[in-house]
Amino acid sequence: MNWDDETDPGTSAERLVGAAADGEDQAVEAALRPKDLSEFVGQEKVRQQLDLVLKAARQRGATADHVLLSGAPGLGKTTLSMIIAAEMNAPIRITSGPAIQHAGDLAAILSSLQEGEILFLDEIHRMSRPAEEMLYMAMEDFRVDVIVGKGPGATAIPLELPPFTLVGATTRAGLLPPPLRDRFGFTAHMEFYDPGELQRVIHRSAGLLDVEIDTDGAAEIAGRSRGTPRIANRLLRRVRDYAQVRADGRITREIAAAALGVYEVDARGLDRLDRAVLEALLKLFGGGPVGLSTLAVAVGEERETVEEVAEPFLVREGLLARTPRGRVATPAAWTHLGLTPPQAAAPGNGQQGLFGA
Ligand SMILES: Nc1ncnc2c1ncn2[C@@H]1O[C@H](COP(=O)(O)OP(=O)(O)OP(=O)(O)O)[C@@H](O)[C@H]1O
Repeated sequence: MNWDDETDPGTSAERLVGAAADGEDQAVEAALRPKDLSEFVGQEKVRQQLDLVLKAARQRGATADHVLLSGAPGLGKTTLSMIIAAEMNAPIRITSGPAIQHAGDLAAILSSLQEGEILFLDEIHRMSRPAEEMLYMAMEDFRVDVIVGKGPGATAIPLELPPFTLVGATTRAGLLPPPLRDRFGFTAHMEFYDPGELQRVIHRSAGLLDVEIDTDGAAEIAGRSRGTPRIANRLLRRVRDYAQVRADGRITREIAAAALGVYEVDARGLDRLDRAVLEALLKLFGGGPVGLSTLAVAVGEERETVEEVAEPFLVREGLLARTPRGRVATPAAWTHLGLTPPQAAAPGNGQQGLFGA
């Protein structure tokens, strides 16, 4: 799945339920990040496997194998990389694929690493080709060839690197060239969190933020958090504001529901845009199939906004399907909006596909 669908910086980052980090998230996330594996909620398999990898490396007194973390934004990839550094008692350097456009940028970072240091490379799939090729050798042999000069007189000067651990993160594991993927000793795929796990994230964050919340209040926020801890933490902060201004500061189910009603995040985590798309599909086009362009005009949004910002979550929730003939609502979409589907059209009446393409 293309998780980048949900990361469009111009749109989803501004939404309360967008998975990409906004400015406020960045400011508070440091305080909410779990510091070691035991504090990291959920992702049991990944945690167990990583625990083994790190313990074994520690016992051998070696640097850990390179680690690739894949999964949607906001699921904890950056957090895990910091935990790896903490568990290995090693410093961490953080950079990202788009920041490394030239092989020289990468050479400068690699040559300044300390022995055992963790290099966290976010969005590793967005690194330039020459940098990527330099990384192959660095990962395998802890060596890079620095090219000095240009044209026929250019020479490659080999540079030895201290052993380090690369932690690569990507929302698009499928885009990584196989030679790069193969150089990671351990690959972990991060899944969306279930509501119980999100409740634990919310209780933990509430404790750190010194907010009183009961079990039902946490469950209400968890159900609207789209399987993503970053969104859970953001909704918690908005509910905290509401509880403080409109009530006694304590978060209950009623307070959480009322607060998120103000922000138009519904019981299943859909926001105004998601619901507008579904409503148009159901009310104007009888549930489809309808073409993407037509649907976009109906909700007054760009095609790309509907396709890249609203649809991925609706598809994931089983509310909308993308078919060759156009977008189609599922029975769950009718139920979610409290509407009754029209009678099935009689076969052969020529109505099918009226709104397609
Ligand atoms: N398993 C978890 N337990 C508790 N909190 C978590 C967990 N995973 C993520 N979080 C919280 O969610 C926030 C976002 O996590 P993080 O920045 O690690 O996500 P990410 O996958 O790196 O996102 P991006 O791809 O956008 O960089 C952090 O503040 C962290 O506190």
